Formats: sequence, structure tokens, C-alpha cells
Amino acid sequence: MTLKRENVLIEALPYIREFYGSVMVIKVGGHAMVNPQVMSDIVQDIVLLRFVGIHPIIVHGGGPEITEKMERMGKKPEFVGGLRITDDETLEIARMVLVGNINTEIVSLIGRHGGKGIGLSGKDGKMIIAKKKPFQKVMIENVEHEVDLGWVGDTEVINTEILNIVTREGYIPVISPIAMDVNGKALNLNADTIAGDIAAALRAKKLILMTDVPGVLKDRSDKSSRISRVTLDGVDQLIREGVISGGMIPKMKGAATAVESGVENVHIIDGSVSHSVLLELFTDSGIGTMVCKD
Ligand SMILES: Nc1ncnc2c1ncn2[C@@H]1O[C@H](COP(=O)(O)OP(=O)(O)O)[C@@H](O)[C@H]1O
Ligand SMILES: CC(=O)N[C@@H](CCC(=O)OP(=O)(O)O)C(=O)O
Repeated sequence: MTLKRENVLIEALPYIREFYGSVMVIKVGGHAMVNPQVMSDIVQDIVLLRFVGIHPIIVHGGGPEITEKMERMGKKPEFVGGLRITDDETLEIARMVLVGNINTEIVSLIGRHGGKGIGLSGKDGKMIIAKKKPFQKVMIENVEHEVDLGWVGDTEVINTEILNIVTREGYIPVISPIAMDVNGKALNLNADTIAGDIAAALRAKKLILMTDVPGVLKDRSDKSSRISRVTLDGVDQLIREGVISGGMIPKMKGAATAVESGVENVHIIDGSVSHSVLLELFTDSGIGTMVCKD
């Protein structure tokens, strides 16, 4: 059923009032960004949020773009638990793609839609201090191996000062998932992980993870098998039972980090659906998968 125009507005008003002045972390995945029109529409929606008094913070990915560049350079991308094995050259490619290309593109799009974007990586203002990940245990043909992921980090500290300053002044921060260790060495982090950590540190009102699937699916090959609600225990179970794999693992772990820290609303939604962020925020019908405490 199509709602009449005035009904759409009336339905949105209580949400606009509730969300006024609140911080929302919105992660835009590399998959949702592959189509420039989709990306432009997502940014337009996020700029609109700023104009109705919400403080959006964008965290972006770019996994597919990094993979494409690696393959063009003759390098084979490899992942463990959804995390890219990152040697020196891969780190350079990731920085180029994430900080050099995607981040500046999103900042430009924000400007084009009438907002003020400011590009940041986790290194700026020492926002994200991370530590190189320890070797990971991986089963290969039933034998346990220890794998070094290279320049991949775990978040140690989120310094929210710079985010508080720029959001207060009306800017929309756009964050690349490149962090640094205590010595200033760059580290590649998963964007979902960072989004979860930032939402947790800021006690954001909402964390929205935009991807290219309708949410968490019971059966990956069946788009109608969406799970609408997952609890923290459920996240562990989905990983243990192998229902989720690849990039969905850090996504769900990032969601769980935020929920554990008191972020009440964490949603995984399909960014390629037109205006999905507006539908999620301003209508009564929830979309995607919601992750909650219990
Ligand atoms: N159970 C699942 N339900 C939905 N997607 C899943 C599931 N398990 C694995 N995935 C994969 O996770 C992907 C989303 O994560 P990711 O590739 O990191 O996307 P993004 O770049 O948007 O962050 C989906 O495109 C899908 O291939
Ligand atoms: C360590 C690690 O895996 N980093 C990610 C960073 C980009 C990312 O997270 O992009 P998506 O959100 O599009 O997946 C990578 O190199 O692909």
C-alpha cells in the first residue's frame, strides 16, 4: 500500500523529534558503493539527516575496490575470518583506495548535496589507536595452522575528541578504516569493526551497517530467508554454525560490540535499496536485521 504524502510526513515526525541532536554511526560497505548512483543517493539521505538535526558519522569500507586493484596488480587477495591478509604492498593499496579515492569521493558527494563533509582516517587526531593482531589459528585440511594477517590491527583506543569537535560544528565526518599503532605505523582495520567501536565509544543512538544483502540470511542463496532479529548469543551461534561467513563475520562482531556497550539500535540493511536509511529511521516498518542484547 502506498501511503499518501502527508501520511508519510506525519509518520516521520515522531522519529525526527526522537532523533534530534543524537549521534548516528552509518557504515557504508564497499559493496553498496560499487554503483555510483546508489552511493550518491545514500549520501544524499545522510546529508538530509544532518538537516533534521541528527549528527551522522560515516564510516566507509571499500573491500571490493581494494580487491579489484590488487588483482589488477597481479596480487591474490586472501582473507581469514573476513579480514584481508595485508602485506606492505597491500597496505599501500588499501590506503590509496580507502583514504585517497573513496574517502575524498564521499566528501565531494556530501558537498554536492549541500552538506559539509570532512575526511578523516583513524590516524587523524590519533582517533583510532590499534595493535597488530596476533597470529590467528586457522584449520587447513583438519590441521591447525597459525597465520600472520600482516598489517591488520585490533582497536585499542578510540579517541572521540575530534569527532565531537567536528560534529558540533556541523560537519559530517567521513572515516576510513586505516588506524595506527602507538608508534604511528599504519594498520588496516575492517570498516565494520571500526564502525562498531566508534558507535560504542560515542554511545551512539544508532549504528547502521549498510551492505548489499537484505540483512543476515539463514540461507545465503535465498534472499527471502532474512533473520529480522538476532541477540548477542545468537551472533555467536551464527558464527559457530557457519550460517554467516566472510565479511558478515566482522559485521556481526562490530554490531555486537556496539550492543554490548549500550548502543540500543543496531541494524544491518541493504544499501542498494533506494532510501533504505530513511525507511529504517523514519518509518514504522523496520527493514534488515536488528541486533539486540536479548
Ligand atoms: N548469512 C549471511 N547472510 C547474508 N550475507 C552473508 C551471510 N554470510 C556471508 N554473507 C556475505 O557477507 C557479505 C556482506 O559483507 P561484506 O562483503 O563485508 O560487505 P560490505 O562490503 O557491504 O561490508 C554479503 O554480500 C554476503 O556475501
Ligand atoms: C582488515 C580488513 O579486512 N580491512 C578491510 C578494509 C575495508 C573494508 O572493511 O571494506 P568493506 O566494508 O567493504 O568490507 C579490507 O582490506 O578489505
